Amino acid sequence: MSHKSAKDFFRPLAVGAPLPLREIPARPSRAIHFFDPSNEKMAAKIPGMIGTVDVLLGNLEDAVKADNKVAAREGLVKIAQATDFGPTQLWTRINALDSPWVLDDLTTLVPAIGEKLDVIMVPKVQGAEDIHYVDRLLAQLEAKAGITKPILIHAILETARGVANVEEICGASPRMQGLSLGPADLAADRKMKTTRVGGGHPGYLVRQDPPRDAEGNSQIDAQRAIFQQDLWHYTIAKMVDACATHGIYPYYGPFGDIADVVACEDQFRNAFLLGCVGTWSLHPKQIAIANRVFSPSVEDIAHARRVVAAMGDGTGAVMIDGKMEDDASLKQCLVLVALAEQLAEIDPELKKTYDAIEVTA
Ligand SMILES: CC(=O)SCCNC(=O)CCNC(=O)[C@H](O)C(C)(C)COP(=O)(O)OP(=O)(O)OC[C@H]1O[C@@H](n2cnc3c(N)ncnc32)[C@H](O)[C@@H]1OP(=O)(O)O
Ligand SMILES: O=CC(=O)O
Ligand SMILES: [Mg+2]
Repeated sequence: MSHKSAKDFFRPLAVGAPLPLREIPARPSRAIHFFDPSNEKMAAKIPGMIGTVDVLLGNLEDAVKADNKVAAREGLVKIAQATDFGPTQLWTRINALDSPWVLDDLTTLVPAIGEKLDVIMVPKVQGAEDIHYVDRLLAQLEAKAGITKPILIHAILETARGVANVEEICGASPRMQGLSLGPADLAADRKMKTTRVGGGHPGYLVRQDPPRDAEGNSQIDAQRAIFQQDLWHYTIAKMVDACATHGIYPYYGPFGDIADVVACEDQFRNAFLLGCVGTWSLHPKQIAIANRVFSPSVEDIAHARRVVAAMGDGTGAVMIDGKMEDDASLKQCLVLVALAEQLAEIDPELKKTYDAIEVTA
């Protein structure tokens, strides 16, 4: 945890910096869409994507060639200055804190586009000390540039130490907006033996018990069902608990098999069901998947509204379609109803869909 006392926690870290937020706004962020601002073809598509995606993220770290680091930083400044992002948030991913580029990333971006930047994603965070460093530096830069709203910090959970320290990372600063899983770097750092960027692995499985013959001997060579397991379940669950504890937001990360839209959707949905609010999109085709998966389904909202209507003041127990509903299941339903309301505010199509749902008795 931070060394600061409770009273100091919400004081600015530099004279003239904006006041830290007491609550992190629940802004829809189903897809955080990555683009390389040094790639002219990609960058040219960004203005046309506004309104179709919740977050556009100018990536400066991995996936940007070393020779293009300066062009990416300058490209992001140019795009941000020239563009009205409307309802779409603008985030960036800066280079790692031990890299030769990160200081220039921060000292360039904050004065140039600090008012437009909603969130800075910090990669390879190891512990609270990394967040404290960025926190103070941002406060100094915000004060110098006269920025009026605090820029929030999002950490990528992609080192073994970061996972071990996940609680202190979430609570390190009032700027903490959320965490994303970084399965590629995390796999490397933990010395896991998968070379995939996110997703499952056919070797990580549980096999059905062998049948037995009449004498009770195991038939280990018999045909047996196998059940592929999720390599990321433990980390995502740990991340979700840490984020919920600290009032910030958990996200899945990259799914590198761009062509496998089916497995991508499965991975996203597992994260949604476990409590994540969004995911990364690396390619335009992943945006629609994320928007679909991270928006509650019509069936879920229809059911949730029925429970809300039936539960009256929220106490007691009722039966709906043969199932018991009570205060706890009402709270589960309210999670979905609240999310649907937030999404309807920024997504007119979704609003029409949710408005058309009839609540049956
Ligand atoms: C482990 C991590 O750190 S993950 C995060 C870092 N990685 C990234 O940010 C990767 C971002 N994505 C990309 O670089 C690219 O999408 C790649 C390399 C995966 C695939 O690129 P391509 O082979 O060019 O994809 P493809 O040919 O299908 O692209 C189709 C069109 O979409 C454009 N496009 C591709 N990705 C993006 C994107 N992320 N944003 C906007 N436009 C894009 C292409 O420029 C192309 O445009 P065109 O039709 O005018 O030619
Ligand atoms: O940055 C993301 C990762 O998976 O590594
Ligand atoms: Mg990474």
